[in-house]
Amino acid sequence: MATSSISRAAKNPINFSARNVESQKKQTHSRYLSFSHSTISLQKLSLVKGYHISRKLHKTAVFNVLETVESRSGSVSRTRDPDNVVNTERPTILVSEKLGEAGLDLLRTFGNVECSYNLSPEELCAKISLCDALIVRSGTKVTRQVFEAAKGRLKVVGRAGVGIDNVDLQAATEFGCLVVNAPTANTIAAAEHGIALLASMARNVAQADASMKAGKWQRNKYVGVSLVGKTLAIMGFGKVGSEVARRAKGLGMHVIAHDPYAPADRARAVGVELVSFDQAISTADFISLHMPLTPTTNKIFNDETFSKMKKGVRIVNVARGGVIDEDALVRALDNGTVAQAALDVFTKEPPPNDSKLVQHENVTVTPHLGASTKEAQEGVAVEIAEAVVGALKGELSATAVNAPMVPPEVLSELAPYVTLSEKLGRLAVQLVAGGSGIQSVKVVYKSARDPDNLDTRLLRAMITKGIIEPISDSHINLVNADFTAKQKGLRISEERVVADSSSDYPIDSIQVHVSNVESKFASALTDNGNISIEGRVKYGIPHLTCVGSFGVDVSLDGNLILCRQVDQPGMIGRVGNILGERNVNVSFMSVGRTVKRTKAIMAIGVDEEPDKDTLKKIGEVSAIEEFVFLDL
Ligand SMILES: NC(=O)c1ccc[n+]([C@@H]2O[C@H](COP(=O)([O-])OP(=O)(O)OC[C@H]3O[C@@H](n4cnc5c(N)ncnc54)[C@H](O)[C@@H]3O)[C@@H](O)[C@H]2O)c1
Ligand SMILES: O=C(O)[C@H](O)COP(=O)(O)O
Repeated sequence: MATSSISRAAKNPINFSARNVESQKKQTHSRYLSFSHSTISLQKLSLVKGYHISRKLHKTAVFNVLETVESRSGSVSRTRDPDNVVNTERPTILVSEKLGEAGLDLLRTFGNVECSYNLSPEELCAKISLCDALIVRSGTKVTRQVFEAAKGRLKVVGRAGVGIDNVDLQAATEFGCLVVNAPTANTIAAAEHGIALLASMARNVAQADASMKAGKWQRNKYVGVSLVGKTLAIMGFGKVGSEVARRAKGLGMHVIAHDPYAPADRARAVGVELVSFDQAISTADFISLHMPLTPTTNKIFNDETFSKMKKGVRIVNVARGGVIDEDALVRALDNGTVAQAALDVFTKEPPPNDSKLVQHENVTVTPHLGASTKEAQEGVAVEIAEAVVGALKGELSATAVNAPMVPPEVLSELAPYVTLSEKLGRLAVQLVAGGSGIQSVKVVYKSARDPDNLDTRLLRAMITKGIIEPISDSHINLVNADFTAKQKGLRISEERVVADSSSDYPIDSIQVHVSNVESKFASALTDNGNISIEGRVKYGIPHLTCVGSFGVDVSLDGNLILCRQVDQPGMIGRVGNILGERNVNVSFMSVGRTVKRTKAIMAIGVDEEPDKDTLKKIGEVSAIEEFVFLDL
């Protein structure tokens, strides 16, 4: 009665055996993947512009967030010819804007670095399919077209700076491309530039300088205003905003701030009062902008908000041009609502030559120089180079913009559960008849931890990966897991169950329940009709501990045969003999049963994949009622 499992296994649309052979034939370790610690299970060959590119999915202890790309050829070539960027084992990193030498040096130790500045959008799209990483500043627009043109090869976009409004994050996420930035190294430079603009605006430094160079001596015309005792409103009390606040207090200013997300204690520590938007703009003598450009902040300073400001207010913007409606600012300058503005950033950069704003005599301008100090540029270059190299190695980035940031200590603690999660996902999908049609999956984490201290996003992503990858050509990583699941109509819900134990381990067990599907191994179904499996980490190794209602205990490694049989003596020997006669090495066996001498489940780990004939022989053992072969 066990034949159905064999025929189902043979009909299984997931060709595991072919994949394994491929994997064994081509197994090589990438030179730049220092975190790989287990073997590669999936490889694909694709032809990119005449080069065969072997793409490997690495199972890393940490996280296989990125696919790596390696060419068949071992030769390393470095060239500036756009059509000949890649034929090398090392990743190719395209740097499209000027980056500090220290960062470039770091990148060069790891990959082939192509510096091509001032690329047109078309030139960027033409190059990008040959690149594994792209590093930009604010001048390169990384649009959806760029991700499309990358044809899946681009793994990471590094923004050498803070603002990521020039990168289409939604498109990056959809294409599974990680975006990282360098959020800290230019903070002080931007804050200093803000203070420089504030002071030079108040004392007409730029205008007076231009006037003198034009041969004039206009002491009366350029009488300024003092800063001391004036109220400065910081709009956006983040890294730059708080540094500007500190410095402005040093100049004797009264500093208030508006930031809907800033913690009050941070403001208190700097001696700054957090106030509402309206209160900030209506009471300030000076307003300094430090918020990001988002759909919410786009043109947040407009005719209406200017009209609420104190007459004669002075505005500094070193954040993003787009937060100001520039036409409205010209009107406010013309009617005296705004006495002066000092701007480092513009809606369109560079702004048109005839820009009324730039030409306005009460406006001081600089060409987006906030981050442009030698120190900041070297710092940013190193910060972004480290982030990009880390991402290409498969490490999770601390500065990921479109993926959850998982602190290293959490990551190392969760590493075995990451592997367990992927294996449970792979197992669950193989237990489904036909291997597809899964719509609803519930994951239950049993843990003694306070739910707030258990970040399961990584685990959910890996379960998603385990479920989706065997049945599609999607490559899942932490960036695109949720998006891809949604796109495929797969709903993954999570539940936390409190474990009684006060174990040191973060998680006691992980259960995966797949509802509303048929199983090719009926014993995997529980009474409520769900396919249910459970796994645990034991001594750092992932184990399968439950299938349906049957308890088992097998390490999740290699291949697995699950048999349901009448519980009687000699079964292990009989199946073991069949496998032994055909030179299939058994790595472990475990029997689980619900009631003595009725039904039992036998889980057999095998190093090699048994051929069809061997599986048929197992099916012919009279006491075996059903069985299934699973590739872990
Ligand atoms: N001119 C330059 O060269 C230069 C250099 C560095 C940073 N910047 C820009 O400065 C801005 C701030 O950079 P950062 O490093 O301080 O970033 P940050 O993320 O540390 O700070 C931004 C702050 O803005 C707040 N914010 C978000 N929405 C807001 C809103 N609607 N109203 C008020 N506050 C809001 C956030 O809560 C956050 O605290 C960014 O736009 C960045 O791109 C420009
Ligand atoms: O957001 C930033 O980091 C600054 O605007 C700096 O941009 P830049 O790298 O183009 O100078």
